[in-house]
Amino acid sequence: MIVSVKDLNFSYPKRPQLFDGLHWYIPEGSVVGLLGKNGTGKSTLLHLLSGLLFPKSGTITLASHIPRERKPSFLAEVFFLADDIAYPGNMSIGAYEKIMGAFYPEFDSSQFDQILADFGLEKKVKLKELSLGERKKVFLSFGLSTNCRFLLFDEPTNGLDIPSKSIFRKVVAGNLTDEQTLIISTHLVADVENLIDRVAILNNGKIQLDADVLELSDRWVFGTSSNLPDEALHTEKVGTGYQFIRSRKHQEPQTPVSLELLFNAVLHNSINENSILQTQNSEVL
Ligand SMILES: Nc1ncnc2c1ncn2[C@@H]1O[C@H](COP(=O)(O)OP(=O)(O)OP(=O)(O)O)[C@@H](O)[C@H]1O
Repeated sequence: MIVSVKDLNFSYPKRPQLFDGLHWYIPEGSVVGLLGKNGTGKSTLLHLLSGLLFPKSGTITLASHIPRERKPSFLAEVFFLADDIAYPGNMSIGAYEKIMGAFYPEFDSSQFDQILADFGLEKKVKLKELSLGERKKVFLSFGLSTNCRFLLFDEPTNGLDIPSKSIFRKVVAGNLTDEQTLIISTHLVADVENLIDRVAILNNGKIQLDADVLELSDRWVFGTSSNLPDEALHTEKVGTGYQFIRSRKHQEPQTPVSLELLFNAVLHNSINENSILQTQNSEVL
């Protein structure tokens, strides 16, 4: 696994335990959605992965790197898009690129131009003259253009309007290679639908569900029904009917994974890692 988090414990000084024996493993080339409610620690976990915070105990490795060591070889391979980036306001986008791009050996200036153009931005504008959402687009474009092996995006769609969110999905999908691993933390689950290939749900100090999205749609049906469905793992009343998750029968058509329904199911404990194992076992029997 390219990212490995073993038995991670962490708390802020004088605060209750935030992570309590957290395990998380990510295969190379994944685009992972890290989902969790406000305050569950998504942002903290990304800070730990990038070495900006240190575990109380446990180990974190990204390839052969130990983030807390912050070695230059690691810093050249990781880009962390924080939720609140400090930026030199008087600098133009172009000047920012010249200075910051030098830290990333694989930075591609023409790729940066292209992504900025996709977002409708021009390089000559000063960072302080941009709106919050526009600045977010600049740093997103910059992050993708670093071509770092590890990209950690904390709430990247915060501040983006609806059209920009679909451009975001398009530029992310179009600017990644199989060697790159992207982790996107968000509480806005719909924003990463059709973009991620793995989903990790953080709750109560642990990764409560970690799964491949294709595997989920292979095992479960995410549907709606006017009646309360039999044998559902999870149901939610919506309008005059129900949304549900249930096991997929042999040769039944696959349905797209509803991240929102999955997220609620995990939070309500209707679904957990064991549910996946049970579905797997019942197929074997
Ligand atoms: N510097 C800090 N000192 C003390 N406590 C902190 C600090 N930063 C975050 N916390 C606390 O740690 C918990 C997790 O915060 P974190 O920002 O990681 O959550 P999050 O899942 O990213 O939330 P959100 O979705 O609102 O961004 C919260 O209870 C928060 O109050």
